[in-house]
Amino acid sequence: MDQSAIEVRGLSVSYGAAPVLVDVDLTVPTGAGVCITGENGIGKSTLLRCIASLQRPDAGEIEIFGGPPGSTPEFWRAVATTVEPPTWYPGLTTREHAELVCRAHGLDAADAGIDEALERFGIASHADAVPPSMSSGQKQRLTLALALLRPSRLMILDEPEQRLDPDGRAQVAAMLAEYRDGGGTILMASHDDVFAAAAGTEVTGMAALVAG
Ligand SMILES: Nc1ncnc2c1ncn2[C@@H]1O[C@H](COP(=O)(O)OP(=O)(O)OP(=O)(O)O)[C@@H](O)[C@H]1O
Repeated sequence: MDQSAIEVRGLSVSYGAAPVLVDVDLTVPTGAGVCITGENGIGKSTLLRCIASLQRPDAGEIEIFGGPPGSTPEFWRAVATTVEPPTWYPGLTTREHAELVCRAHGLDAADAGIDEALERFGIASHADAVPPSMSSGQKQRLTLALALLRPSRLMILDEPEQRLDPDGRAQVAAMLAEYRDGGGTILMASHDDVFAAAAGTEVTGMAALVAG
């Protein structure tokens, strides 16, 4: 049997006295796509941050491809995430950010398809601009382009459709569906069921994750 990409058991998180996640279970098989939905403040981002190792839970266990999240370079080679907003390097252009990401992941920047990726994400005309000069939707497109350019086995995305116009949503959803067709696993949170379906992910309400 294939190892799960994500196994979460009995996860609990409180902020002060306020419990946000209580005994949450989640399994995402390798190659699957799961989209978590639920009202504002129900704890989707908190769950994704814990799974991406960006937040320590109060209780519970998390395994990513059979190992603890965040503890090894292998984890970060396998996992691409946009759960935390990116930091832009001062003075580097959009294309230079893409080249940096490719080189950091052992890709030859000349062969990695950077121009095609910027074209597909509709930001080719901003290739020589610095990201802070771009609109919030253009920056979101760049963030997702960088996540998809680098090799990964698992993507963890928090509301990737945010700030995208309808064409952008459709393009990003199609690229996420392609990522899955290529064997990638996706865990995301979204408020857009149409986007989630177009990305080839199965929608699961947060409430269904509480161990019963
Ligand atoms: N750092 C924090 N300190 C205190 N409370 C927090 C913190 N982060 C989140 N919360 C609270 O935890 C709850 C869950 O927040 P979270 O961001 O995980 O929800 P969400 O489901 O992702 O919401 P949204 O749909 O609005 O993005 C909210 O009530 C929020 O106010």
